[in-house]
Amino acid sequence: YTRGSATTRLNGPPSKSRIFGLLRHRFDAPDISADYESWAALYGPVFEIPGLLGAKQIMFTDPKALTHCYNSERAVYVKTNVQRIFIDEIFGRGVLSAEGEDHKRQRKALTPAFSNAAIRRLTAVFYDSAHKVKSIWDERLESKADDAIIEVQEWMNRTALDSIGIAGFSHDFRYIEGQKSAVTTAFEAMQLSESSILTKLIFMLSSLFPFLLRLPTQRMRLFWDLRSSLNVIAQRLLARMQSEKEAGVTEELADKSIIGLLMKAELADAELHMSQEEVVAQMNVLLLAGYETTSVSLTWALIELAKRPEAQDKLRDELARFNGADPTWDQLVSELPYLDATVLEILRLHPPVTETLREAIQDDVVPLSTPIVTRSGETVSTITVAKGTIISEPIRCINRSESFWGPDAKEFKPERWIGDITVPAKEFLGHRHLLTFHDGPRTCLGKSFALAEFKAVLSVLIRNFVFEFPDGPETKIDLHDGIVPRPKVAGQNGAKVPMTVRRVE
Ligand code: HEM
Repeated sequence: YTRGSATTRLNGPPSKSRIFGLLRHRFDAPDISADYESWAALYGPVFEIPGLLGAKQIMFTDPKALTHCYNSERAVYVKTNVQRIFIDEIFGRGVLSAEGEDHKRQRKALTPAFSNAAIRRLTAVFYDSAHKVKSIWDERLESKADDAIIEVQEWMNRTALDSIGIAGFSHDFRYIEGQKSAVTTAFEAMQLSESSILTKLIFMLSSLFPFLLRLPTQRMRLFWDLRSSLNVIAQRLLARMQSEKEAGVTEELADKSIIGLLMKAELADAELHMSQEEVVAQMNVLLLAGYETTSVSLTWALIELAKRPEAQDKLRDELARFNGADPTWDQLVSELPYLDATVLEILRLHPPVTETLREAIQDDVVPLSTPIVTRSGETVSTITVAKGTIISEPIRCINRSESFWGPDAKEFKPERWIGDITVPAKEFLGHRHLLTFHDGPRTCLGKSFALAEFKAVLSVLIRNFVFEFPDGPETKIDLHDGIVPRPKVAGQNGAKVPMTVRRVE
């Protein structure tokens, strides 16, 4: 935070504390995105929020302003110091925290490994994971009468971890089969522990005192454990690739995983060279960015579908066209409109990354779609953002905002995706007008990977099983703090979502 003397002073909610501003409220509110939405309605689509020690943060819900900010992420709006330290601490220095030329080079090296051709090949990995889960559930259902209570979030975790392990770096965690490892232990512990008051306080104060982020809190220790066990896997893979390279087995390097392709590209283009530390960091980034986001999205999909048997049936009818076969990647992409709509609707309502913060590294002028009235009463169509100002891109707020998506914005309605989007949200440029995958030069690299996995796994599960809540469709869902927020059935200890699962007759 800075005092932002040259930043245009905007209207916004009043401070609640001289020290924390509204920070505590932002941490403690049950759904801060809903507060952002009402503040935008009250103060205008661009407003200021009081932060630590009187500093102001600018909140953008204006389409033109957001497009401008996303597109200037390399030149002006970079991750904050706190974010960079935190990411480096848990992931290592990979593409997620690199900036400027470093980011450009790492991104260039990684991009071909996420091409359509690469994802088309990896789709088999996603189906494999889903079918393994199906067989295990089939067995469980056989030994029961005709249904069983299954905690689905755990299974989505297993599916997502095994998928990213194999597709990302040729490592089979065998989590679906129940194998434990240091990685799964660390992830599981994170799911049980709520973040403590201390953790929250550290986060709130960390913009002033970044060293706090290195304090050995319980949660930080979990992250470190995770990272050190990932390092072991990464080093093993690198050693294997190195020896294959020396033995001249280039075919092995060419196939399979994202990191495999990355290594191959590296061999062919010296300019893209990455240090071993960077390659290990990329693996950590893939695992953490690719695991939680997809497992949480899949869990939300099962939750929304368990609440709406008619949507579940519709999806099942659409999949029936394939006569029990798994749709190909091309079919997943373009021949299953209701599956596509369901996935988009989940990503709209439940974006795993709810908000991104950036810091301006130079003064900037931001254009607005809608003129706003400043604190001094002037009507303006651009605002000045001074160097050092923190801005927010509030993804969840915008995705659920009634002014952009209409009065039914908070409802799960896949139908809104059939045909063209005509609501004001069409002004946003991200993937299908959603900011869920970010936008601009730092847009999610794993988007096609995530969409293919999401659709492949969901199609196998819905084709074969019926999902219901034991206590009916009105079952209350709460949020649990993970690396990203996770759903849990109210009253459960930890991020658990037990469902009644039956085989499709
Ligand atoms: C539903 C699933 C996913 C969602 C919603 C999602 C969302 C995002 C978002 C919002 C960012 C920007 C974060 C920021 O800059 O602050 C991001 C970045 C990134 N994501 Fe994803 N992600 C998903 C899945 C994946 C998967 C499966 C992978 C890899 C296999 C992946 C790899 C990455 C990488 C490498 C970046 C960093 C890009 C950069 O900084 O240049 N993501 N993702």
